[in-house]
Amino acid sequence: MAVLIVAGLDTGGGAGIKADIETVSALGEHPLPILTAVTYQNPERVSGYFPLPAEALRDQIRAVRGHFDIKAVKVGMLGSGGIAKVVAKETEDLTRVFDPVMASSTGERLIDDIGSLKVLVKGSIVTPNVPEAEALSGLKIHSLEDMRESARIIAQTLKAEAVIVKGGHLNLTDVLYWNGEFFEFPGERVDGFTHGTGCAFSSALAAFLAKGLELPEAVERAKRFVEGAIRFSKAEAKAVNPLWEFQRDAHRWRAREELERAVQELVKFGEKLNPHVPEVGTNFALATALGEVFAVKGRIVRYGKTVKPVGPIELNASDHLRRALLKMREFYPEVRAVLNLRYSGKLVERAERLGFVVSFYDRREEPEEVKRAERGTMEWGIETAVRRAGKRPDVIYHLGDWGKEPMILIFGRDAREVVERVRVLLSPSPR
Ligand SMILES: Cc1ncc(COP(=O)(O)OP(=O)(O)O)c(N)n1
Ligand SMILES: Cc1ncsc1CCOP(=O)(O)O
Repeated sequence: MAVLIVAGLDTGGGAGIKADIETVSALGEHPLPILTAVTYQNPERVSGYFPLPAEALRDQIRAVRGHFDIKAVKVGMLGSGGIAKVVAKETEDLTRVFDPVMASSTGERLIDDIGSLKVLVKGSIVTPNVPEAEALSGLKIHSLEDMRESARIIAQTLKAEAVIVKGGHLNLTDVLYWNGEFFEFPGERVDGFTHGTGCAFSSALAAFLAKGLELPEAVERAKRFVEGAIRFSKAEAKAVNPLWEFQRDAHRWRAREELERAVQELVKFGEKLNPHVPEVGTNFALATALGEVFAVKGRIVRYGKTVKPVGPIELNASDHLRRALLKMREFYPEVRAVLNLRYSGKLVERAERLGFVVSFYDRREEPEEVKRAERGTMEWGIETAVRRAGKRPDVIYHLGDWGKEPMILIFGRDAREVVERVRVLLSPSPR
């Protein structure tokens, strides 16, 4: 089903028409992209924008209106009051979701005449964030009650079809006012980049409406879609990732395969590896590009004279190595794999002789507040070792503490690199 997208270009590739096209495509509908303006933008700032002539908007919309069966329209950045008027007129008979973009999240204005947005509010399902709702309703918003009141004012005074005030800036709850009724959509705190969330939310809502969902159900689905887009956001663009679902599944598939093969290779080291498996067992963890971590369920244990993985490769099958890897990736995102071995001075010496970057942490130096917290030792240790090395460490060890076995962690940019590192570490030194 076709969804008309009226929006501006973000040259940083995080928000705007590109995020809308990805969202509508990811949700299985056909995007019809109508460009309003070109912005000169990167994740840090918008240095300017060039709105197209209003007639260019009219002609773009007319080119597709007669040809496609348009089920919904999403309107984002307009750029000029002239464009706002033309878009309002050319789309007035369509189910229209309007994200009243006034400024970028970095603070720069994206429309010459804020008052002109009101022509598009009329008849639209409007999706303002808190500052936009304040500007449209003239009400300061501090609470859920204010959000409701602001939604009601926008619907009644500006004749919106429905209003969704998004609480991302306030309390994570979105409030929908529709047909004289209020609906609430609580959200969960999700870590990740949020640039482009308004664009992804409004285009997801348009796509779900195009599928024929009722408004409250479409809002719920759009909200969950955006939570995923933040959770799997794109570090490079510092923005949401509307393609998260496809990418997540593809990355999961590849990572599982990669780790399965690497574990098979590792197990071939059998008798040589056996004495280096710690009492708690060895695990082998691999992160996907989106930061999910696979490992061996039940770890790899000593088995007679050789070694054996206890269970299959699974997502989140590791706790310690997962946290070590994610911490390392905050400094060096190219590091994707890690494995632990029993500490031995000889192995550390050999790693140094082989030219690996070796660093360490001393659990006795762990600050009291980190010790007291239920979790955090691993994160503190990796950060300490990374800072001590001053460059990307290949190997990090610690000498243990009361009840904690000393350990060596071997990192790599992929699972094969870790296996290769283990292989050379376990090979007899050439004379
Ligand atoms: C071209 C363009 N369109 C829209 C925006 C606004 O996006 P952003 O600043 O990320 O705000 P939210 O999408 O999070 O509401 C933009 N910056 N550029
Ligand atoms: C106990 C322990 N400490 C550092 S690595 C390790 C073993 C692997 O643990 P996990 O399977 O939780 O990653």
